[in-house]
Amino acid sequence: GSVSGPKSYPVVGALFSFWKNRGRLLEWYTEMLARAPTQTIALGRLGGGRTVVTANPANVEHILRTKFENYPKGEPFTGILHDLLGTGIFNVDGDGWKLQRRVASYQFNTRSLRSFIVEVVEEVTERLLPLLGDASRRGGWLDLQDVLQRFAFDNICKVALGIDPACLDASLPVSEFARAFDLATGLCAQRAAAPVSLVWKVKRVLNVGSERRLARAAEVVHEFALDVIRRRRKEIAAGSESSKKDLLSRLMVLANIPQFTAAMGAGHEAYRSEVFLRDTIVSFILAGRDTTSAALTWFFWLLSSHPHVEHAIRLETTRLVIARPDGGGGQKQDPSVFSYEELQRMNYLHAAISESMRLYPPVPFDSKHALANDVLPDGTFVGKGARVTYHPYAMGRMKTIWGPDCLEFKPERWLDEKGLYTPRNPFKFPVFQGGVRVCLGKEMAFIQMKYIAASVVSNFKLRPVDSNRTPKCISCLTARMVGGFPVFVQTIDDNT
Ligand code: HEM
Repeated sequence: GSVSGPKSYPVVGALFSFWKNRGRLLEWYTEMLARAPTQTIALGRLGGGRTVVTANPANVEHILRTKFENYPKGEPFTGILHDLLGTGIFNVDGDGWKLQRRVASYQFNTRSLRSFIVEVVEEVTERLLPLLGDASRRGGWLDLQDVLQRFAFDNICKVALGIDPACLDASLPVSEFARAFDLATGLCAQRAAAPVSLVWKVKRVLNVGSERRLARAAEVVHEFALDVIRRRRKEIAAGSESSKKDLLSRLMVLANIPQFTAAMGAGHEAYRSEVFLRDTIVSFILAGRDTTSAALTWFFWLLSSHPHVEHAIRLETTRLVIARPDGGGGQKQDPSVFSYEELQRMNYLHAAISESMRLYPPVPFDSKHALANDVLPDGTFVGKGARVTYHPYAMGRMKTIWGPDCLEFKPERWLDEKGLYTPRNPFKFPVFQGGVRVCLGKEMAFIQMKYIAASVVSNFKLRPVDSNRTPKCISCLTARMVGGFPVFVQTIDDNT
């Protein structure tokens, strides 16, 4: 079971080591990749498969851009999420993906969507801040990871569906939809973590245990999405919802524009189908839910041990608020409401969030499967069918990429001498992937993350309940803080 390549581990040895390190897999890969001559290793897998894992930017560019066509996600990946995502954009290769990518690209990064995103995040933040205020008055703690997950779910459902599941409202029971979505993604993550897929595949055929629960949860999610689609279709036909700005309404309205359907060519009939819309939307919700909440959880944890960074963010935000044209008070001086232009000017905050995602990328690693034999730029041989994994978590911790201070949290490394944010080569920092299939929601994610970070930091201080604990990061498709992130909340006034 061993493979040729710069650093290769036989299957038995790798399995033993895997088992020993099962509680710290991200670190285990990081250590192996740092030691390997070209930051690339090859592992044998049970059942004869092979995995090449790389933290080498030239290899990453090769997989994600130069030879993109040879490295689709592949069935071993899409099979894991298929029962939930169907053939939604996140989970499909080839022509099916191309069509959805073109459709979705019409939607993302338009000016009108951008202002809708700011509108939504403002509304949801308005509900989050009282929750923190309440915790500070009670003097008790709350699990910030859980709160941020609920925040992100409300937020992405409003953006994608125009529906508010109100998960942040503790007085309401969690909606069946939210519960089913959570359960379904958790069970898919369990599938992904299984060393051999045969076990869940057999359970699926027999429809027992976790597979039975997954099937039921996916059905609830699908029925909910279809119900929203059918109602929206009627509303649009009746002309009553033409002003809706969410992604679903935009997609449905596009279908009525002749220039658009002509540009879509033969695919446009499929595009009109309910299942196509359902799958597209469920993919958006999955992509936008746990990613931003994971990023923010680790960001706030890093801030709690780097008060000078927290202070610098507060200063940047305060300066922007003071500089507003109307110095007369009221809404204009509200340090929890920001415009898109103000968010754009928050260079330091942008740097701090990027730096936090360098150390704790929301998607710690991601895999493709080779269609044909190939050789990576560093000389590693990749056989047909092999899994090739790029590892943003390890890459953020490579001296070869970031220098000897790679383990330190230093937002300044992202700023030029004028204090302006400078983006990095995406193949050295593939946190949003990069190349042909780069994340579509990157700009949306930054708007949301900067908004909530600026609002929370200018109103509150968050302190870990256990300040001696270094939390453990595990990957359940997205990064999770083991045990949540219990924090005490203080208002800024309490501290001054
Ligand atoms: C910090 C937040 C985020 C991070 C780190 C992130 C990261 C990623 C990564 C690594 C991928 C590639 C996954 C793969 O191909 O296996 C991806 C794809 C994608 N992301 Fe994001 N994402 C974030 C937020 C969002 C948001 C808010 C949305 C909004 C809906 C979004 C929409 C998408 C979509 C639609 C894709 C699929 C693109 C395609 O396959 O063509 N993402 N993202």
